[in-house]
Amino acid sequence: MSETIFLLPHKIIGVAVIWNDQEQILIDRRRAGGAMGGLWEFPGGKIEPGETIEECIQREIYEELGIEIAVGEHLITIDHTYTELRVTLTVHHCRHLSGVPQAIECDEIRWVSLAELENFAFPKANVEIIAALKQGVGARG
Ligand SMILES: Nc1nc2c([nH]c(=O)n2[C@H]2C[C@H](O)[C@@H](COP(=O)(O)OP(=O)(O)OP(=O)(O)O)O2)c(=O)[nH]1
Ligand SMILES: [Mg+2]
Repeated sequence: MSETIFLLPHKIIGVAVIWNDQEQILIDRRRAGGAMGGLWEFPGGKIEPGETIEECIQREIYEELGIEIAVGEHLITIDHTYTELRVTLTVHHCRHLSGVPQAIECDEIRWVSLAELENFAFPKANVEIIAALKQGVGARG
């Protein structure tokens, strides 16, 4: 890896692994046509100035899905360099509190079990997140 990675845009992203009472996780499908379009992800988005990562996650989840969550334990932080951007994904376990998730800013949403995650195509950076989840790293939100 050369110094050219420092010329890439860098996005700092708060990411939520949202659990429901059936021990399912909420995933969403990125909009077709956009960056990484059609791939599935854990919901989340860019941190805003003055915000903690926990506040960012809570806000993004309300904006993107219209639900209330409790942000819990940190799971993992991933630094990943794609061809055209660098991302830092700070992932927390979260607990669904209220509201029915709506696909406000994505094409589709689904509750899935940990075992079912492998049936969905995720961005490259998610390989490590899913591995951490399977290893049971961190406590649940
Ligand atoms: N939310 C989320 N983003 C992920 C995951 N895996 C992964 O590589 N990413 C990447 C895709 C995007 O480059 C970036 C998230 O940025 P985004 O563009 O969706 O952020 P945002 O919702 O704040 O959107 P914007 O303000 O930039 O339009 O992180 C994941 O599991 N969840
Ligand atoms: Mg987003």
